[in-house]
Amino acid sequence: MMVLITKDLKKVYLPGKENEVKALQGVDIEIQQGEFIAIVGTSGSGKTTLLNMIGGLDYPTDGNVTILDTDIDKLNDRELTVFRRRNIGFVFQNYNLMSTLNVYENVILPLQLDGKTVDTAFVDGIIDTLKLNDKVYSMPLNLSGGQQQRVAIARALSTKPAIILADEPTGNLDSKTSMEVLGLMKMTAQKYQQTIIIVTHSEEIAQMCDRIIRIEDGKVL
Ligand SMILES: Nc1ncnc2c1ncn2[C@@H]1O[C@H](COP(=O)(O)OP(=O)(O)OP(=O)(O)O)[C@@H](O)[C@H]1O
Repeated sequence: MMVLITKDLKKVYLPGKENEVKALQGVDIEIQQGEFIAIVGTSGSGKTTLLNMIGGLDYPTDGNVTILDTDIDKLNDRELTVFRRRNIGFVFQNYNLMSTLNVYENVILPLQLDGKTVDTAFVDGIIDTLKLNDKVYSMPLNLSGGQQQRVAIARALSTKPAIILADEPTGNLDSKTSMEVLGLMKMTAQKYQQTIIIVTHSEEIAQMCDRIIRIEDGKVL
C-alpha cells in the first residue's frame, strides 16, 4: 500500500525577495507502507524542508503531498494539526521529551492528547522492543541520550501513525549508540510494518535503510 506520494513539490522561501531560496524544485517521491527510508544530501540541499512538507509542519509553495488518501496541502491549519497528531510521528534530534513526565507517561502522551484509550498490550510491546522495560518509571533527565531517543521513538510509535519522520535522530549520539538506536528503529519498522523516513548526514546510517533518497539543490537525484 502506498503511504506517501509527493507530486512536483516546490518550496520557495522569501519569494520575490532578492534573497529568495528555491529550497524544493519539483520533488516526486512515492513511499510504500513498511519502508525504512533515508533522505540524504549535503547541508542546505532541502532535506529538512522536504520533511517539514511531508510532516505538515509547513505548506508547500506548489505541488501536492498525499498521505494515505488525504491531500494534506489542502487542509487548513486546524485540520492539519489533527491530521498530524493522528497520522504522523516525529522523532527529533534533541528528543523533545517532557521532563516532568516519566518514561511511560511520555510514551502515552500523544494518545492522551487525542483522548484515545491506551492499548496497553501494544504500548508494552513497544517498550519491550525498545528495551525500556526497566526504565518506565524513570524521569527523562536520568536517562542516557540513547535511552531518551528510544523513548522518543516509542512515543512516536504509540499512536500507530502512517509515517514516522525523524530528522537526524542520532545526531546527538556517539556512533555505537547511533547504530544501536538505528538497529532498534529498523526492527520496530519491520515488526509493526511501520513506515519510517529519516534524514541523515551519515552514509553509514543510510546504508542500514531499505532505500536511500538522495537530494541535491532541492531535487531528487
Ligand atoms: N525558514 C527559512 N527561510 C529562508 N530560507 C530557508 C528557511 N529554511 C531553510 N531555508 C533555506 O532553504 C535551503 C534548504 O534548507 P534545509 O534546511 O531544507 O536544508 P538541509 O538539507 O536540511 O540542510 P542541513 O543538512 O544543513 O540541515 C537552504 O538554502 C536554507 O538556507
